[in-house]
Amino acid sequence: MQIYNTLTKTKEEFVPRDKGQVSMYVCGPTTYNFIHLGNARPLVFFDTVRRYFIYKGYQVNFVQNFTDVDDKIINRAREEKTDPLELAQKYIREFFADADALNVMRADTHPKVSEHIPEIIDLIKKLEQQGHAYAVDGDVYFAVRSFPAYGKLSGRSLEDMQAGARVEVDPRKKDPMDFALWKAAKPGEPSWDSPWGPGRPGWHIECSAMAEKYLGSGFDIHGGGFDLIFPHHENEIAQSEAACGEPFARYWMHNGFITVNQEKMSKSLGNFFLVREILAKFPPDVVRWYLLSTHYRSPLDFDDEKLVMAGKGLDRIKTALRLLYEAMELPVYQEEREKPVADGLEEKLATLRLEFEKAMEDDFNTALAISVFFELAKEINIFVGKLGGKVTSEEKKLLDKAHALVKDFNCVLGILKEDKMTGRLLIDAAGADDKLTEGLIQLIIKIRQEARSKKDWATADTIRDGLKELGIILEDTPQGVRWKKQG
Ligand SMILES: Nc1ncnc2c1ncn2[C@@H]1O[C@H](COP(=O)(O)OP(=O)(O)OP(=O)(O)O)[C@@H](O)[C@H]1O
Ligand SMILES: [Zn+2]
Repeated sequence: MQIYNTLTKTKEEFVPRDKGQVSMYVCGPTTYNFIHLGNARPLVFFDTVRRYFIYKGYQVNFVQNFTDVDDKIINRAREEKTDPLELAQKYIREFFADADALNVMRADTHPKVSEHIPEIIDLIKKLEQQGHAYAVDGDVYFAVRSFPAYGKLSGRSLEDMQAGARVEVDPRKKDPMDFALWKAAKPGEPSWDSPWGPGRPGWHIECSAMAEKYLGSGFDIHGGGFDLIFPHHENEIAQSEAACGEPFARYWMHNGFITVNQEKMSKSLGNFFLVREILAKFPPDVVRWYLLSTHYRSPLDFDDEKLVMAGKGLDRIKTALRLLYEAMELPVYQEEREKPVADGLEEKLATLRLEFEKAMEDDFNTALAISVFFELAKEINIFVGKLGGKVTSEEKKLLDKAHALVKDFNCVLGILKEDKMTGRLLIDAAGADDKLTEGLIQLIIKIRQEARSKKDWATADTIRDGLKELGIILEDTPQGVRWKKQG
């Protein structure tokens, strides 16, 4: 398997640290807002990478952190007059709501900065003892000049960085590019005790500490968007390799940007669309299909038209799947056909599996893998069209094989959900979920009405408040109780 490694700027053969196992760390969000479509790209892409390794039989250990202590969170909490950690917790819940909708598997571990302060302090102490870090007035900085390989990931020299970054001259720093490992507490900010006084960690050190804790040094894949190469990942490498003297991660993978009019979609530019806004217009399977339809390192420009096209593409797969399910219900005839209709289908299925794997193993070319999926849909359409309303037992076996292949492709790409009872893919899962939600809320409203009619106000209030916490508002109208989603 070939993976493009940002560190070496070449495609390299993937060799895991431990045979049969893959360890992955993908930087997670700073939780002060809902995620936008740009943030969804690494989520869906690295989830697909993980799924492919699982399909290949690897045991995958996937770690994704939450940055729940950060300037942006503190500022936002101040604006909203709330506690920063509570604000972060709220957006962690919202993150899961969006990620679940996009069928992103939960990580094996989702560590939070606020729960790893001792590990972070230990790492900073180690760096300080080894002369890679120095404290000034309660702040601690990493000394970039103490790590000669600084710049190896982004391919820039300290001089270039300095010129590019236009960093302010800070007389307390030994070099303008030195970055904060620990920040002295300011009034009203969350802080923890440390050998340098009360304070909180800088951004980069958290990933070094948590990756080391959960995956050990020299783990396999470290991922994130292009924008994280510098300074975030460059600094992670400096901290971890300076402290341990060993390579931090073996393969560095970075996804390209979702752009709007060729510009990066970002909160700071204000040109972003929230995942939940998009999911109000397009089903999640279509959004996922759209995100995977372009190679992960290429930019992907966003507009509604592209999602409409993705929906049409996915419909071709769904149509083939519907035909396949109909065919799987056909009566099985015992006798042979006079003229066989399978036409080398078994060999074709085997070839398509190989082509799909080849695409995925060429630096996770999901765009090519999707075109193989279309080929499979075409083969299914042709075969089912020739059956003429009946199947022989051999043909039934072929239908099952085609189904197994669809399921495998789908499982890697994570598009359609599966009905655990029947083992079949849910073609209209989005609609099914809506129907289920509607049914459940109507049932809850009925129970609340019954409680009210018995003057059981406590139960009625518990139900209303509980729904409100889930963002569902009940309204009394002349036509009865109606419900709507908040905001
Ligand atoms: N437009 C984009 N396209 C692809 N990936 C993106 C985009 N914007 C952010 N990411 C990625 O999303 C992940 C989460 O990043 P993070 O929470 O730091 O986003 P952010 O920096 O707050 O977003 P923004 O750049 O909008 O301020 C990172 O891996 C980042 O590289
Ligand atoms: Zn990180």
